[in-house]
Amino acid sequence: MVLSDFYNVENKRIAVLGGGSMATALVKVLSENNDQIYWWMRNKEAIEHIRKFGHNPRYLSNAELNTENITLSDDIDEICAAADIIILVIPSAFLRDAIEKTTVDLSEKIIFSSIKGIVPGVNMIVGEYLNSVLGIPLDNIGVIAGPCHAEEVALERLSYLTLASIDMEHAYVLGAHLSCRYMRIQISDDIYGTEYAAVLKNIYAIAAGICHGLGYGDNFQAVLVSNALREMKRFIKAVHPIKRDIAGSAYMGDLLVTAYSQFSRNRTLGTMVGKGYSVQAAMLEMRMVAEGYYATGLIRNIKKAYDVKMPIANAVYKILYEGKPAAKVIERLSRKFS
Ligand SMILES: NC(=O)c1ccc[n+]([C@@H]2O[C@H](COP(=O)([O-])OP(=O)(O)OC[C@H]3O[C@@H](n4cnc5c(N)ncnc54)[C@H](O)[C@@H]3O)[C@@H](O)[C@H]2O)c1
Ligand SMILES: O=P(O)(O)OC[C@H](O)CO
Repeated sequence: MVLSDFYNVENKRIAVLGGGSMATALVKVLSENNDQIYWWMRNKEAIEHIRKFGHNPRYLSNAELNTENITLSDDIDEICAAADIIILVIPSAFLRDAIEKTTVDLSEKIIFSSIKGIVPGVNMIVGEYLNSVLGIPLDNIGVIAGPCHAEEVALERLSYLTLASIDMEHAYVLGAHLSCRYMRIQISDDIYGTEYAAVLKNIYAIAAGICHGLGYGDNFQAVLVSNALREMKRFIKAVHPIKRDIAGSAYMGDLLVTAYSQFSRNRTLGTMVGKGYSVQAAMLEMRMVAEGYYATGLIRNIKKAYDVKMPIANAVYKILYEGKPAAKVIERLSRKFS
């Protein structure tokens, strides 16, 4: 179901936590649609710059922000306290450091995560971490899934977000605040499947980049991506077996955008590794965070509990974490494809 118009939805106070590209993109949409948006980021200079010039100097700097409607602060308590709905857009590696500092009681808030990664230390997707570590009721947790590159939101190119929550009322309410001329909203109740799909597609985008960097062509990429989709389906079915259409845009759509887009951080990381950069050099050169690198290391811990074959994720692990030669690993992987 696509929702392009919402009526009679109660105004909620919305906060965005994070200062990177996707946080900036969401704030752009929200501040165009709503009178007051609350935005937390760590960087004081960036805050000053945004207040003065209406642009984030470090990420998505071409996006114009309606500062009249934005309350910015580097005080996470101030921003969380002000909000009914909190959107998390902090890379998973840094989430705990930020959110565990807040003294605000989060259990009454509605929390949506746009993070596509696994929380280190606890080896959980964000929804599970919010529920079992921070004690947020499952009904108050939601997922913002793609396919949606922040860069295209900044360019106001028509994009779709899938909002997933068990209490679907929350997804409808946030959808009302996010829906606009260039942003359409789809609603789902699959909070586990959409989140795991978002984590896995990053690993497969790294694989696509590695193959591209090694010189494999479109024919091979198509086979890689279709095998990746089957691997994703197997894994999600094992972890949370409900009826879902894996060809939906939050699953296959997000895999396609990240595996093929020029904007993809994860594909870019893979391409550099395929071309011969060390992982460390590639990560240093990219100013952005490729979540798939961390997920490749952490998904193995989650996978142990399930009997699922994941040859592509294993191959990426061998290349990124064991330093195995990419050309050899991919050649072996290619023999497993059908
Ligand atoms: N970029 C997109 O198009 C997009 C789309 C959907 C979801 N996401 C998700 O949003 C989350 C944020 O990604 P992004 O692409 O907006 O980030 P980004 O790569 O644009 O920016 C990196 C962010 O990480 C922060 N950061 C870097 N080092 C840090 C540290 N040591 N401690 C705390 N914070 C640090 C930076 O301040 C910045 O906010 C990720 O989970 C990503 O998967 C991104
Ligand atoms: O394509 P990436 O690797 O930049 O990831 C960004 C988003 O997850 C796309 O939906």
